[in-house]
Amino acid sequence: MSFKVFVDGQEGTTGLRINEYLAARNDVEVLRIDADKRKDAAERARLLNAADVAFLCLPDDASREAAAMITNPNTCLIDASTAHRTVPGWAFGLPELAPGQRDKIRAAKRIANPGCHASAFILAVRPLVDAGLLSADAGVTATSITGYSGGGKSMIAQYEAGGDARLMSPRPYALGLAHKHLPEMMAHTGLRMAPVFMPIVGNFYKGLAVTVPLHLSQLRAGTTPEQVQAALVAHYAGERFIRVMPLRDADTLNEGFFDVQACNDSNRVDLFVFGSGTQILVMARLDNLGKGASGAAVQAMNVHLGLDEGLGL
Ligand SMILES: NC(=O)C1=CN([C@@H]2O[C@H](COP(=O)(O)OP(=O)(O)OC[C@H]3O[C@@H](n4cnc5c(N)ncnc54)[C@H](OP(=O)(O)O)[C@@H]3O)[C@@H](O)[C@H]2O)C=CC1
Ligand SMILES: CC(=O)N[C@@H](CCC(=O)OP(=O)(O)O)C(=O)O
Repeated sequence: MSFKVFVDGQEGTTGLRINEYLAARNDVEVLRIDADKRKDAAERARLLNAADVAFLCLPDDASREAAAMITNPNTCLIDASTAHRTVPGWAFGLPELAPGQRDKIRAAKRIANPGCHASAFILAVRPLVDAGLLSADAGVTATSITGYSGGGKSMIAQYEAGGDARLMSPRPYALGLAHKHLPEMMAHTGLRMAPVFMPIVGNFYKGLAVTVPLHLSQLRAGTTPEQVQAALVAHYAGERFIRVMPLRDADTLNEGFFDVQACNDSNRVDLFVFGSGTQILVMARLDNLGKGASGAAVQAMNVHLGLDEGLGL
């Protein structure tokens, strides 16, 4: 059995990466749009409706447009954009989120995949909320260090053009404290207050790590770093793409430094708890184009179609 797949936005950063994943597979037939018709609404609509699964690798507005073009009840959309991540009727494409999430992805014809920062944040925080260690009313903060491919073609071009000394050093952004991932971070962790979130983009292509610093006093009374790490281990037991590292994992550090690129070219997420005295850092690392986008989209397709979840990843 071969499934028909269309990638709307096939020439973009996430679309190209999805096509690389799919190229090695013989169980999917990729429907290609002619280069000169990439933005032709009628041709996109035809291919979207001809597909069993269509990936939307588009800016938010174009994703909303694509969703409105579907008339075939068989087509399953997997949207990589921010457009539908907290919209009712769309399943959140993160199978490891909680028990039952895979069933939702299997049953849904509309799947919204998480943002790259949001994936890491949610995977780090959700188990602590579910285990009752972190109150849904807690006020948390997070930083994210990301490679520039997270900004898509235009940011890649900016960095790769060279000649701008300002791009050589890491650049904090979203300082208006309204990053577009905040709504999904809240909706899918259960946190009632938006985290104070500062992403930082650096002069490297890909790789991302979100850090959530916590005072143990912010957690349930008496919580230890060991219990935080154990909650992550328990939540992700049996998850093939999630690796919970030992508490204060010294092996992970290279002479004391953390490598944000160590999950690159994989669909893996590594989770860490570092702790000393009354403070801990919970960290999640992933490839923003792997589990942060294209790998996650292919994984969601595998789950939806009832295939081996790791196929092609
Ligand atoms: N890069 C990343 O790490 C991640 C990205 N995402 C999200 O995935 C989506 C795609 O991102 P990314 O691939 O990085 O972005 P890119 O800018 O690299 O690619 C977007 C593609 O969409 C095309 N496009 C724009 N408008 C239309 C339209 N109306 N019809 C058809 N095609 C159109 C663009 O065409 P053209 O080539 O002409 O510009 C481009 O090829 C975005 O919503 C992004 O936020 C999600 C997680 C991580
Ligand atoms: C470096 C950089 O700019 N990264 C992007 C996140 C990429 C991503 O996850 O985008 P979507 O939410 O649109 O899917 C940002 O912070 O806006």
